[in-house]
Amino acid sequence: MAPIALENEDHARDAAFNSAMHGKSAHGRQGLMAMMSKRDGAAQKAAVDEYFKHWDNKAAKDETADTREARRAEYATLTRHYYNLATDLYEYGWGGSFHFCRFAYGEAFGQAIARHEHFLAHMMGLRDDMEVLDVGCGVGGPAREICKFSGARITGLNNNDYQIERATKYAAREGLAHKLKYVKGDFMQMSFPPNTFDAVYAIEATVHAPSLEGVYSQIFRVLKPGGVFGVYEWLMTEAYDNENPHHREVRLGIEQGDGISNMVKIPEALAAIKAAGFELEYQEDLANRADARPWYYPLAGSLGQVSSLWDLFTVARMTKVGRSIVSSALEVGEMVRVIPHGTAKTARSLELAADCLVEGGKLKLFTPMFLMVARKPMDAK
Ligand SMILES: CC(C)=CCC[C@@H](C)[C@H]1CC[C@H]2C3=C(CC[C@]12C)[C@@]1(C)CC[C@H](O)C[C@@H]1CC3
Repeated sequence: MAPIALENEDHARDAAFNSAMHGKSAHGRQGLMAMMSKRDGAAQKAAVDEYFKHWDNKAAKDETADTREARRAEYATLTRHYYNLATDLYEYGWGGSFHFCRFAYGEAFGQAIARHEHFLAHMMGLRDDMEVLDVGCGVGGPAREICKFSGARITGLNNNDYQIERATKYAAREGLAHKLKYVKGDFMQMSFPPNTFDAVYAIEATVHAPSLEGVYSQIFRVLKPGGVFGVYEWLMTEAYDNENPHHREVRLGIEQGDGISNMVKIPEALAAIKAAGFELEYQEDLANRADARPWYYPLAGSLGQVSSLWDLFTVARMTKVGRSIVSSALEVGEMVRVIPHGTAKTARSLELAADCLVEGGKLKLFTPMFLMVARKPMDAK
């Protein structure tokens, strides 16, 4: 794969855009209520145009190396605008932890999400005397949970101002502001000095990087010698065949609907972590465990598999019918001008993502939970 030029960071520009697009909505209600409180149609349109220019009229069958390179070249802008558009929908439909998880028999949705976070902390051996970095922290659900579980102090790194504002608000609300802080930045060019953290984790976030070796190398640099890195990576499996048109549609649908410039296969991630200098201590595709319910069951519309009445309401939003109702309601909202133009297009794109994620999961072409635990050698600089 061609080496990638990093995008120029401009935090002042991003802050101004954030304030135009989101106003003060980060400090108010979340989800659909937050969407309705946004009024700057021009900023919303700019985000929609910037994001969808990479995907509109670019079918999987016509994909070329150049279209993928164009997305990689603008990885930071693409990801930032994806989350400018999708964060409210995520919070409405999924909650505050933007990742998948395994589901044990009878386990509630929220409990399963938290267990997935605890499992990573456990596999990494996180403790309360550790300084930890969360790469691509979203609105901070995992950082809050891992902080409560392990006692560690956590810094969340994120290139989206809106998510940072929300994460900061939630940390304060839960009395965790002294343990959690959030820093704006591109994970391909981190501003932290070398050897800063005892541990680094990334939960379904580094897939947004244009190069896994690039982001893993940054993580290696900011880890102290002997420090541990744990990651749940989104990857295509070895069963994925790029020459198979259906496989390609599934991969492209996941990339488009999830803000990903270039998703790679498992062997590439393993090679990247080693090339970055890490000693790989553990690797497992957790999607291959024999679970009572698969990781994609909420998106597959399997309401018969929910474990409580409460989860019935939670999971109903994620099903095909629930998703379509929301997209249609947003279309009406746009027509009567209570919601900024382009919101429904984002929701439809998320519907595509959901369908492709389920198909990728069923065919075992894709995993959102390839676990790697790796260490920076003691003698590394
Ligand atoms: C993008 C990455 C790397 C991780 C995010 C994983 C998941 C949290 C999201 C992937 C697809 C998303 C969808 C929704 C919520 C968040 C995801 C599951 C919705 C259920 C949100 C509400 C919409 O109406 C439908 C969405 C479908 C996809």
